[in-house]
Amino acid sequence: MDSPLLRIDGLTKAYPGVIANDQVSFDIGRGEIHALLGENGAGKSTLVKMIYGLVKPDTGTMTLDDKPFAPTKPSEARSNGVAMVFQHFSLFDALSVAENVALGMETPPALRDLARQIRDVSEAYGLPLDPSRTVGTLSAGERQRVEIIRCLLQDPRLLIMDEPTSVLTPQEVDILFETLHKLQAEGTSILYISHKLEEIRTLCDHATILRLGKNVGTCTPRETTARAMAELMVGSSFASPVARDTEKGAVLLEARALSLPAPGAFGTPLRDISFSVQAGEVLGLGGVAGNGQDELLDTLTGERSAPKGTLFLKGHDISQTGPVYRRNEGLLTGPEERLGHAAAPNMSLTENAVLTAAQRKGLMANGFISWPKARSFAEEVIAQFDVRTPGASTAARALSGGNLQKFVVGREIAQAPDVLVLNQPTWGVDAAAAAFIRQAILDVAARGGAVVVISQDLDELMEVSDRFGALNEGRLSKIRPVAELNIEQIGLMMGGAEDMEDAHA
Ligand SMILES: Nc1ncnc2c1ncn2[C@@H]1O[C@H](COP(=O)(O)OP(=O)(O)OP(=O)(O)O)[C@@H](O)[C@H]1O
Repeated sequence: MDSPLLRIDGLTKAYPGVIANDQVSFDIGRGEIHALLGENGAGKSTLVKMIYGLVKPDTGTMTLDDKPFAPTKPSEARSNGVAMVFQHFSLFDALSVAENVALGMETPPALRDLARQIRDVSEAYGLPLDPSRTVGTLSAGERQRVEIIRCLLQDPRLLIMDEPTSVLTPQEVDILFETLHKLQAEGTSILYISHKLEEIRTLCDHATILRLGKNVGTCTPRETTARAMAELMVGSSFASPVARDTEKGAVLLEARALSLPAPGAFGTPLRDISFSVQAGEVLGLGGVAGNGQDELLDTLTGERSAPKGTLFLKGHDISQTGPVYRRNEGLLTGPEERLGHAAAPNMSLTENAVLTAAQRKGLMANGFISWPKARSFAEEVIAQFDVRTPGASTAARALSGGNLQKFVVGREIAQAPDVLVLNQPTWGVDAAAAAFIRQAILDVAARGGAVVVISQDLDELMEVSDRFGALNEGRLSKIRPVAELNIEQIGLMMGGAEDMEDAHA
């Protein structure tokens, strides 16, 4: 039998208070698509960072192509044929595709030659992309293609992908999987991190499961159910969210013909958006990223003000009020970007709790912060939402992505909002934690709150929403009860073509 492409042997990496990887060993075969699974904080990112030369293991070894492999920086990993597509893209909006690709290369060729190479790779692997386009005008899926093509130009033997489908439409996912199969057929190995277990079942040959930093088992995804994989990750079974049949009450949040110009050269204008959400109700807003979701959220939080008479909270015009006023009145929000927007990376969880909960939870007295109260509120969120961290004094940036997400969503829900607006509430969150967050959303509604969930995860929206609308180029489709919708209609609504469907009806 062929020796594996990469052998990982006893890798260990400890951070203060936590062993992120504990004696992890496994092999990645040649031409194999290998999934790396694990709940939030299990140690997946730490492991791939060691393979990519971003983090140095405390102990353990790696062998690539039968030779010792211990990269001390990413360029060393790249020159050995290891490439990585990160969850967050590092692209410059104002530059073209080709210019962005050139920036990531050690010795870039002339721009014209590079453009030709990009075209060739993009055709060969079925990833349509025009090298002269300005990156700021690209969709999230197209931006990801820039990153993938950047990797493919290096002719990688191992391609690492960290949650690549969270920004893609179902159609874009199909295109990506075709590309990955093509690479596999050419002998490239792929290490694939994802929380989307059904996708893993379609795509991956083998899976390694990490729990609390240890390799706790392997499985063949095609022969294992998604639920069984989730339970392997968690080490126990977990409950699926259940909606209560909630009595609907007064309209708590309403948008009336809300229009706003795009906030910058690459933003999306909001065009004539109207919706209302009642007490006890969850409104789901779907759509491909970049169709006005962030702009709508910023307008609802009060970070941008809206024209008079377009936004109402419990019947009062809040169009021109700021974030603090809205929070005090019971409208709480959770933006998509957890580091930087929802949480300050270098501040502790206690300090981050104060950022949005100071007034509502009475954490201030006479203009001073009460630190004991702030700490106990942060600890309450940590306990209630099972945030895995050594404690409330840990800096936000030291948490794994999913655990920080649980903290920022939990921080808002624990303040008992009257109206809760969340953008991508379970982004990067493992199956068990996602079920927990969705249940918490349903509980807010059951308590008489009104909830708006903006998400690209259609399954999520179908699970939690009473009614559904889709954003397309800053326009909101007609809003419909979820119980009446099928996936085809949702696709049409997301594409902005629902009228066509009406015409056929
Ligand atoms: N720079 C760091 N400093 C301190 N602790 C860290 C650091 N990076 C990671 N950790 C800790 O190591 C553990 C493993 O984190 P890691 O990011 O590898 O998990 P993950 O499986 O990728 O999680 P997720 O699915 O949430 O992204 C976590 O407990 C995390 O808090």
